[in-house]
Amino acid sequence: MSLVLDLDRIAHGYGRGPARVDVLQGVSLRLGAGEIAALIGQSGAGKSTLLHVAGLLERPETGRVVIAGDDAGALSERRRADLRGRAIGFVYQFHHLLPEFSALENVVLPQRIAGTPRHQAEARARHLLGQLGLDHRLDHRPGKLSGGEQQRVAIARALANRPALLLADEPTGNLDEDTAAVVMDELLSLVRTEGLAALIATHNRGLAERMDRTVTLKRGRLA
Ligand SMILES: Nc1ncnc2c1ncn2[C@@H]1O[C@H](COP(=O)(O)OP(=O)(O)OP(=O)(O)O)[C@@H](O)[C@H]1O
Repeated sequence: MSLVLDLDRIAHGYGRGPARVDVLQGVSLRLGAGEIAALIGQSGAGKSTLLHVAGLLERPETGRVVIAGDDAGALSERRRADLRGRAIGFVYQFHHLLPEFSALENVVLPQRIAGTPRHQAEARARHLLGQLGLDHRLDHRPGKLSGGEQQRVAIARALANRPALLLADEPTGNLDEDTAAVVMDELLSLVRTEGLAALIATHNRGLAERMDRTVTLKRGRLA
């Protein structure tokens, strides 16, 4: 199994002096291709911080982040951004889709930016949106889609450039319980067929149980 995410003794916090908050205090985590882990922990435990560090959005104060064999600590900001764009897909609690573009275009665009020819990008977008049951919504703008449909488009967009790693922060946190379960199952099934590694933060233990493993952040460490 090839290692996609390798976090080694990550420590990270915010502020200085009396305002100092130590959030991550020696977090190590390895995820291989095809492996899906649920990230749980109380509010404020540091789940988003860990996802930001793993997603190369934030440099940890200490520790090593290796993504698909690339040691991110050794890279310039520009190369980190390249690696992030190439290897990592993100899904957030709110979709952050471009309101002026159709569902299809929202999934085509990141591929065009990465240099994929239009016909290829469109075929990939149609395939992903089709897998998520959105064949009949390709031309709709996000504002004309339901919350569940918007999140499905956000999922397709995150996977569009075939990342090795998917990071998701409460990807169904904004949906009602039934829709959340359906969308999460679709997300997991796509992640499995595409063979990615995924780290998915959720407050919902029922959803966490659908994944291969659960890692819990507690007092700055993973249990
Ligand atoms: N930019 C920042 N500056 C200062 N403190 C921060 C910053 N970002 C996060 N924190 C603090 O770090 C701690 C962890 O926050 P984080 O958002 O990672 O937790 P979380 O587990 O994702 O919480 P939630 O489940 O509520 O989203 C919190 O105490 C928070 O207040």
